[in-house]
Amino acid sequence: MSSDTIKAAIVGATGYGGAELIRLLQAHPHAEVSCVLSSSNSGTPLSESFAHLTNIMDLELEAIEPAAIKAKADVVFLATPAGVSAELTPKLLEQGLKVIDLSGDLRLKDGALYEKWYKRAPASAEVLEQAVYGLSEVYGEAAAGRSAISNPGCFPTATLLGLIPAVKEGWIDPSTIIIDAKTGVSGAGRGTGLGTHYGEINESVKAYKVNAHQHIPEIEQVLGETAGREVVITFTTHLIPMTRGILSTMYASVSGSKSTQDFIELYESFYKGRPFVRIRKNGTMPATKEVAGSNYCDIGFSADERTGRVTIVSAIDNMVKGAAGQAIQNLNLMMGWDEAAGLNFIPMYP
Ligand SMILES: NC(=O)C1=CN([C@@H]2O[C@H](COP(=O)(O)OP(=O)(O)OC[C@H]3O[C@@H](n4cnc5c(N)ncnc54)[C@H](OP(=O)(O)O)[C@@H]3O)[C@@H](O)[C@H]2O)C=CC1
Ligand SMILES: CC(=O)N[C@@H](CCC(=O)OP(=O)(O)O)C(=O)O
Repeated sequence: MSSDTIKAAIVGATGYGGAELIRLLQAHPHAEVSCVLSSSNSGTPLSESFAHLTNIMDLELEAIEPAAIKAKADVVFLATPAGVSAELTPKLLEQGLKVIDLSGDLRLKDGALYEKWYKRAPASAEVLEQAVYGLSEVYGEAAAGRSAISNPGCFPTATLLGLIPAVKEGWIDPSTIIIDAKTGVSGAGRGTGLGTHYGEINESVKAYKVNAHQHIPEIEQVLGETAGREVVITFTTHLIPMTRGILSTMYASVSGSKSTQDFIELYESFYKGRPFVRIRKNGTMPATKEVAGSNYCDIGFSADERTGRVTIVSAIDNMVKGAAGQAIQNLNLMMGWDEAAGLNFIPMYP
C-alpha cells in the first residue's frame, strides 16, 4: 500500500452491496477495508455471513458506533436500506468521517419528494445540501474534496447516462421520454421475499412498481436540471430471471433530423476521456452480459427516420456501475485519484 492509502468502513457488509464493495476494494491500490459493521450480526466473522469470503476477509463484524468507526476508518460506505443513512450520515460527518451512501436517502434534494416516494422521513436539509449526487461522468468534478456523496440508483445510472447528452443538446424532446428497464434480482438485495423467490421469478418476466418506482423522481430531478425545465417521464421496471444486470431501453422524439451516426458522435464527444462509458458503433446494441462484473456502461442508438424517434439502450451491472463500482469511482474522484483506480475489470464473458 502506498502512503496515500485510506481506510474504509462498510456498514451493511452482510448485504450484496457490501459484499461487492469488499470484492472491488480488495484490488484497490489506495484503499483497504479496515472494518465491517452490522446491525444484527456483530461479534461474528464476516465469512460466517459470506462463505465466499473465507480466508479472504476474516474481519469480525462490529456494532455501528460512529466514534469507534472513526478510530478505525477515514471513509464510510453505507450499503444499508432506505432510512438508515438519513440518520447515520450526520453522526458520521460530525466525527470527521467521509461518507459515500449507496441508498436513496440523500439523492432527492427535496425532502418532501423523498417522503412521498420512499414513505419515510427525509434526511435533514443540511445533510441533503452537503451530499453531492455522484453520477461520476456528469457530476464527478463536484465530488473532489467533498465529505458526502450520494451514489445514484442503479436504474438512474443506466438511464441518465443514456439520456443526458441528448437532453442537454436539445436533440430529444424531454416531454416524450419513455423508459422501459429490466433488472436482475440482485437489485432487490439479499433479503428473501416472495417477489424474488425462485419459483416466482424463474422462466417469467414481470413489470413492477409501475408509475410508482422510487427512481422516477431521481431521474426527473436530474433530467429537469439538465433541460432547465420540469421533466416528467414514463418509467417501467421489469424483473428478469438473471442475477446481475440492468438494461434500460429509452424512447424519445428527435428534434430536427438526426441520424444514428449523429447520436453516436454526440455521445462519443460528451463522454470523451471517461473510461467507463462505451459507445456502440453502427446501431449495434449492448447486452448485460457484455458489462457483467465490470464498471462499464455501454450505450447503443437507433434513430428511426420513419417515426422521428430514437431508441437508446444502455447496459450496466447493477452491483458494479449501479452500486459498489460507482461508489468506488466516487471515492477516487473525492480523493483526487485516477477515477479508474481499482476498477479496471474486464467484464466476465460469457
Ligand atoms: N443491490 C443493488 O443492485 C443496489 C442496491 N442499492 C442500494 O444499496 C443499499 C444496499 O443494498 P443491498 O446491499 O442490495 O441490500 P441488502 O439487503 O443485500 O443488504 C443491506 C444490509 O443492510 C444491513 N441493515 C439492515 N438494517 C439495518 C439497519 N437498521 N442499520 C444498519 N444496517 C442495516 C443488513 O445487514 P445487517 O443485518 O448485518 O446489519 C443488510 O445486510 C440499499 O439502499 C439499496 O437500495 C443501490 C443500487 C443498486
Ligand atoms: C430488483 C429490485 O427490486 N430492484 C430494486 C432496486 C432499487 C434500489 O437499488 O434501491 P435504491 O436505489 O432506491 O436504493 C427496485 O427496483 O426497487
